[in-house]
Amino acid sequence: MTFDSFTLAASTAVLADEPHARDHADVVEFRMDLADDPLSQLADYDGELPILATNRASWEGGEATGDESRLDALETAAEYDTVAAIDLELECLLSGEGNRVAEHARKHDSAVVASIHDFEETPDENRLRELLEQATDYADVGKLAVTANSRSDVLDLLSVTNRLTERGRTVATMAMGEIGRHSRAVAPIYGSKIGYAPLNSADATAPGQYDLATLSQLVRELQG
Ligand SMILES: O=C1C[C@@](O)(C(=O)O)C[C@@H](O)[C@@H]1O
Repeated sequence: MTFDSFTLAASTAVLADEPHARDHADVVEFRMDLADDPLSQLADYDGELPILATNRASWEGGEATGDESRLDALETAAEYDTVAAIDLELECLLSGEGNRVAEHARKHDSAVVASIHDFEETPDENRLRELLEQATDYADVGKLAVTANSRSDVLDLLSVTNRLTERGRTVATMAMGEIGRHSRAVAPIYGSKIGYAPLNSADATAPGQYDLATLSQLVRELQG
């Protein structure tokens, strides 16, 4: 996967739900950390949409514990032809721990998304830029999900998204929570290359997500 145009990911812990996502999504984000028996689900998968595999660490807002085994599982996931991309926290690329997984994924033709989450706030614009530059230095896509506490936080995020996109970096950005919710629909206009949405709002994987059909429609209408 190249992520050179906007890609809508249906986030789920149940790969058997993929047929319900086909009409709206380009890819399934498989949240392995939230799933029952994720490696068996991957082995049994015969859906049409490619998979973006995420095994989110508990220290980054997910439910996966045990860093070695978490990364091992992600490495195994990358071996499946159906897995077109994997997600790794920027933190574990910076520490070096995740490098073996990124290399293994690339060997198996999987793209790498480097993620950063801030569940408290939106850092200032310089820091946003620095984080996304680091993430895009290490990975095919740099993804930054922050928490907006004001409208101007959202403007900062959109501005950095626009600037880095103009400079040829591949970024995905979104502001979590209520205040920044509209960023999920608007950020693609400024260059954000991945949006995430659950099939049903009740299964949201982050604060403020729209359900898949809604985000798909909003993005489509805004992009004209
Ligand atoms: O990192 C992301 C982005 C996300 O946190 C969001 O805000 O939509 C949702 C997660 O499932 C995904 O792994």
